[in-house]
Amino acid sequence: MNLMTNAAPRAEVPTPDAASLDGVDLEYLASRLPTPFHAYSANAIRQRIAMLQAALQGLDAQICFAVKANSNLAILQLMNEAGVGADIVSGGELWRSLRAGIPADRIVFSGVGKSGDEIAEALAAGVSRFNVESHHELLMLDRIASSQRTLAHAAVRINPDVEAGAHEKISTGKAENKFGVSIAEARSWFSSAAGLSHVRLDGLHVHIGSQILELEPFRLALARVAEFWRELVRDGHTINSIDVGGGLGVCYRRGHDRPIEAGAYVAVIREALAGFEGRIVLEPGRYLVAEAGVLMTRVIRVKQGEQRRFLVVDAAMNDLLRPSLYDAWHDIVPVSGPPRAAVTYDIVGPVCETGDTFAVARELPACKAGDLLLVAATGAYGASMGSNYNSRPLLAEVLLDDGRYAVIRRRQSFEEMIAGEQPAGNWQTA
Ligand SMILES: Cc1ncc(COP(=O)(O)O)c(C=O)c1O
Ligand SMILES: N[C@@H](CCCC[NH3+])C(=O)O
Repeated sequence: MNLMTNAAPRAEVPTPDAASLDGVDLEYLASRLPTPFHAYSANAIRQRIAMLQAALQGLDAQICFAVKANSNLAILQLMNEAGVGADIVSGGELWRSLRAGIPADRIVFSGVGKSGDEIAEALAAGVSRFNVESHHELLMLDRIASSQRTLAHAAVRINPDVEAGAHEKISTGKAENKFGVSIAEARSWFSSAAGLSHVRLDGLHVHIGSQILELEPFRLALARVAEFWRELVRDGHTINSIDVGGGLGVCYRRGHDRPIEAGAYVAVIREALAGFEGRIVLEPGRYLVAEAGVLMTRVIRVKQGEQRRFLVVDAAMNDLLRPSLYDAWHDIVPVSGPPRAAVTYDIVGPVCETGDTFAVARELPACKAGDLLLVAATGAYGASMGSNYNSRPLLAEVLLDDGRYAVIRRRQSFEEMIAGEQPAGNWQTA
């Protein structure tokens, strides 16, 4: 079974069947590591990077991986080896990116809620650019840069009021969203930019949402940004960078989702930004890693309810939140076993929430306790959104590469899970 492609196969990703990934037999892997665990194909990630880099040839472009999609150090190292930088949204992501060896001049800092401490740390580390989302933040950046006697490079994040993304919770470019500022407000920042002593406001940024499967929203948003860039240049401003954000969607449901090809996406960027001679920054997250990852889980038991038949598996919403949070679809397949009749199941985890459901009324070959299942396309926003809910330890993560595997995060122990907690013995008078 082909897990990485849509009905029309796409050349850029490997086409493993459900029995193996990146040359590693998944039954064997699950005999070595207790389920559930996350596994990623290094080659699938490298190929995605290469596809995007090839499409960008001839442009002065820097890919900055959105670290939130998968923040494992080994994945960030892999990005760095391929020349990919980082798009970060917190001090923790800054720390991880630097720890993975990503040079600060390939790091951009996004996010509506950067704290003073985070800005100070990023400036001190030499982060190349701040994607600024409010006037308060701009003034804070100027103040902190001044106190460090350094110059910060800033881009204003435009909210282009464009509808995009697979779910309202992952749409970011509508006027009603918390992200970015209107073009009218951005215009006033540039008019008063001379008042900034330690910030060079010389960039534009836009990010309209995630899991976008159509070109039109990108085209619309970039047209608005490009029009603004031309206006600014006419008014005598210098724009050195345009950050087009992330958002490229992937295939979560074979035969249903039809992702945009990297070439077609970059053609839209080329067209919109024709004549722009500065640096173009891209912040893909999901596109680079989602389809390279799988969540391996075993059936604990089959439970016949009053009205529905449940497949209770050992992974849960704390290991992969997307289905519970966004009603997101992930293909789920048994890894092996003889052909057998299909049965309709609700696939649920052990967490004490009705929402701990991976799939409703899903047809699967009849399963029994102990069967190994694969949840596809979990490389993005899987482990990185993991939690300890129900006191379930964070999962192991494994990197697969040409028939080899390496544990890149071991499963959290119970001791590690409670690290930092202590009995309330040391009361302070307040
Ligand atoms: C500012 C910014 N850049 C990049 C991304 C990455 O998005 P995606 O994983 O959809 O490419 C996000 C998340 O939506 C984001 O908020
Ligand atoms: N976490 C989301 C996407 C949010 C992207 C970050 N702004 C998902 O799993 O689809």
